[in-house]
Amino acid sequence: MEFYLEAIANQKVKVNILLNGGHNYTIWLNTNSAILHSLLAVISGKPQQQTNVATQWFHIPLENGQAALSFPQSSLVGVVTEPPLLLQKPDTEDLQGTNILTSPFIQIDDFLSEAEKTQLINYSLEKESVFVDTAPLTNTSYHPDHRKSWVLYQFPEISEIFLQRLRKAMPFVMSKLGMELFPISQIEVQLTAHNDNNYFRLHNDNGTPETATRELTYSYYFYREPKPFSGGQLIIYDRKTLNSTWYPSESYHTIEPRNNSIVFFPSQCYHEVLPVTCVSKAFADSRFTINGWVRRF
Ligand SMILES: O=C(O)CCC(=O)C(=O)O
Ligand SMILES: [Fe+2]
Repeated sequence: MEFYLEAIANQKVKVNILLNGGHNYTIWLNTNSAILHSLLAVISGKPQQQTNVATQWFHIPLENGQAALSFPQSSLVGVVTEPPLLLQKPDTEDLQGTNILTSPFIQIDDFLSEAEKTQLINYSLEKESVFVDTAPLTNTSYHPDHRKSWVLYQFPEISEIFLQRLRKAMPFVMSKLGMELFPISQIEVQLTAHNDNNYFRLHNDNGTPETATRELTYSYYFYREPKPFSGGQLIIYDRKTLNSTWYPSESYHTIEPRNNSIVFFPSQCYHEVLPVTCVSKAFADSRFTINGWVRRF
């Protein structure tokens, strides 16, 4: 049977290598990395070289080749990957649609008035010095480049009015998304800025115990005209299930961050923000959002 790795093309994957004796090591590998394929091949019982497995060794370069993790194939007990990867090609039946779920989303144009949008831009520019780097929250030493952007968590002058608008839109949005209305415990809100070469790699918004009650993600886009940046599209991947677990599918939807528009989608859907190109590099020319999550009880 042919070995098959199901994943988003050329995506970085967090790989926890479990070895005999309870040892484990976490490394980051690309989905197209030969080492990742060999690890998974060994785990799935299909070593790529048909030689004596016990005498084969892994030598995995670490820290740009300054160090290496070496162990015999025979001591490899398991591999935990994030996002999940499928080891074997599902049955053809599985691929033929029944378990692929199109991710619903809705983008509403002209969400605020022109005057309100301008007020938001002016407000964001005044607050430039209190925006903080998102990296310490989301990036780890193993994955230093998961996210690059700037965020403001407190902006009470704006957020209350914005949340009122959001609550008003909820019944319409939920029905368009085909989601059941649910009792709302909290709506999180933040103001972000993506400048030159800023991005947010593949993730979903409710995959940890702290975020598990997030049901709905929203992102409102605003910026100066003429549009001072390119890129920064939001990519929402369709979903598929295998053994009751959600995986990102290969198919996806591209959302242009249109000025004064807002997008909503279920928080469990995998998504990413493509890199922004902002030639001036001026904060004022950023791709701004008010975005956040609606939580159930
Ligand atoms: O900026 C966007 O379009 C989406 C941001 C996002 O995915 C997040 O903050 O979790
Ligand atoms: Fe997100």
